[in-house]
Amino acid sequence: MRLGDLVAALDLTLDTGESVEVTGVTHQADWARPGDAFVAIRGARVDGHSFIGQAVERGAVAVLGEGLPEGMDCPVPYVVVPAARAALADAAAELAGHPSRTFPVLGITGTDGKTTTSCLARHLLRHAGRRTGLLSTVGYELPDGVLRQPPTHFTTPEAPQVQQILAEQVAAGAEAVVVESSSHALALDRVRAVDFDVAVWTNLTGEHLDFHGSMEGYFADKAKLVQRAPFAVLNADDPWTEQLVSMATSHTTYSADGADADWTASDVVEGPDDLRFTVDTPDGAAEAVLPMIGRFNVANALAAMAGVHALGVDVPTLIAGLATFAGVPGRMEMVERAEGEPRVIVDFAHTAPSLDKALATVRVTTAGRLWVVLGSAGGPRDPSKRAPLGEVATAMADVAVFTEEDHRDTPLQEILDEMERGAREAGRDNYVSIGDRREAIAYAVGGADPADTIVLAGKGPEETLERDTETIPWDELSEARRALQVRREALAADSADS
Ligand SMILES: CC(=O)N[C@H]1[C@@H](OP(=O)(O)OP(=O)(O)OC[C@H]2O[C@@H](n3ccc(=O)[nH]c3=O)[C@H](O)[C@@H]2O)O[C@H](CO)[C@@H](O)[C@@H]1O[C@H](C)C(=O)N[C@@H](C)C(=O)N[C@H](CCC(=O)O)C(=O)O
Ligand SMILES: Nc1ncnc2c1ncn2[C@@H]1O[C@H](COP(=O)(O)OP(=O)(O)OP(=O)(O)O)[C@@H](O)[C@H]1O
Repeated sequence: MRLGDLVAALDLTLDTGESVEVTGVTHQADWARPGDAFVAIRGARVDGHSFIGQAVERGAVAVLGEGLPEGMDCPVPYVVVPAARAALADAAAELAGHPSRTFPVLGITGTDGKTTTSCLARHLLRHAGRRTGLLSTVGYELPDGVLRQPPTHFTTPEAPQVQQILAEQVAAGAEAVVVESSSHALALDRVRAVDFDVAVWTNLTGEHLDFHGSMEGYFADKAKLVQRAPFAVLNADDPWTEQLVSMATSHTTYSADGADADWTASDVVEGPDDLRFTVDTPDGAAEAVLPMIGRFNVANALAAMAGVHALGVDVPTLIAGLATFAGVPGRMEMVERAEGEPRVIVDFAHTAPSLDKALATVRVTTAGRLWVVLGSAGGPRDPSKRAPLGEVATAMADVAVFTEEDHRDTPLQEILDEMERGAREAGRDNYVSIGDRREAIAYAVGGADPADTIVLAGKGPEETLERDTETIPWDELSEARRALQVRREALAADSADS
């Protein structure tokens, strides 16, 4: 596409370089390919303008930015844009041919439950016979169902990757795409040029406040999804929904907690390996079985059902689809165990509110003691989460084992101290800190009785553990299996001795 045409499509003007051919766009100089436009973003850490030389050396043919710094020359045409991230998103969509206009797009946001709800929605659409794609924390799937990993690990990558994945969905014949949209993505315009048809809201609790500044800022960023889509699915149990209702063009509501809503669940029975409930919908009532544990998954199921219903799938098909959902790796995932062994669950809860809900729901089907093994991330991650996690863990479990969880360059002891402080200040001492995560898991699994449940929280399906400056391979499920095996051997040795 000619630079002149690209600039005109973005409603901008150009001094020189009208006929330069642009074939792609990037914000990251060392990813630039010949023919790319480089968007120089003034970031929170560095100014992208300082990488113009590198981008041009790699073949960038134009630069878009909010203004060249004094005294800096640009060897290729420079286009002044009012907002660099918006320009990145708009240019990426233009160059990709606006793929999201080809199929309905279901966007999902919220603090907790985004990935589960996204995977559920993708499953329900496929069950209804729609060729469906997915972009989510777990990776992205074309309609063939094969999970692929984008080159960088994001819930929602930067706009050029989002648009490229959507273009791949078009090429693969997608008839619908589910896009999990993080608050960072909404704040940083990564999904600005995605044409959402339905926005699904799970909930909003305190997270990422270091980035968004305040709960109001966090809300405002997430609310963009609801403002952008013509139809919204809102959670009547979430206090922020009152404000969202006035921002939505049109909407439906759901409630798993007895609020007045269009989609509700009642008579919820939490079994050891499934959830059963009555769903009331605008099209009548039905009995649902969802092969997942975790009461909050009832809310996720309602959100997914209402979102997919808005795309034209009827209630009986939705109910039949729920019953065949295989779950989401690392989210309330049960580790296989032998008769007489404690139940071990791998879960991704890493905020105090989601941990609270995870432990409360597991407690319902635990006859013995409830254990939790958890840490809190360091590095650039929000430090204000740590004490509340310690408080919730000790309030909800019988024994809490504090350990490492991607502490990065933050001293691990600093994080453990904060978690312990949260517990102590709430008057509790039912915790122990064991820095090495493998040892912490072995301690809990080794100490548990057959009627006990151990929740391994926070790592879920992640494949690495970031320890100081090291990134080591990690697989929480294998660690759980290993700990069960060690327990088995220890018990066998004990009985041989006696
Ligand atoms: C907090 C956050 O999201 N930051 C994002 C933001 O970084 P920034 O503003 O600090 O950018 P910067 O490092 O100052 O760089 C400025 C510009 O120079 C460019 N640059 C920079 C260095 C270089 O060598 N070459 C170069 O071209 C950068 O691409 C950027 O365009 O813009 C960058 C690209 O423009 C993103 O890569 C970066 O994501 C960082 C790496 C990140 O870790 N983000 C996480 C927190 C995130 O987005 N997570 C959410 C999920 C959160 C959740 O729900 O758990 C997600 O969607 O994955
Ligand atoms: N609706 C919900 N409300 C509260 N907690 C939930 C809900 N759904 C899931 N959780 C908890 O949050 C954890 C993460 O779930 P999920 O991955 O679906 O959420 P997410 O919003 O995608 O999280 P993240 O953005 O951190 O990946 C689960 O393991 C579970 O413990």
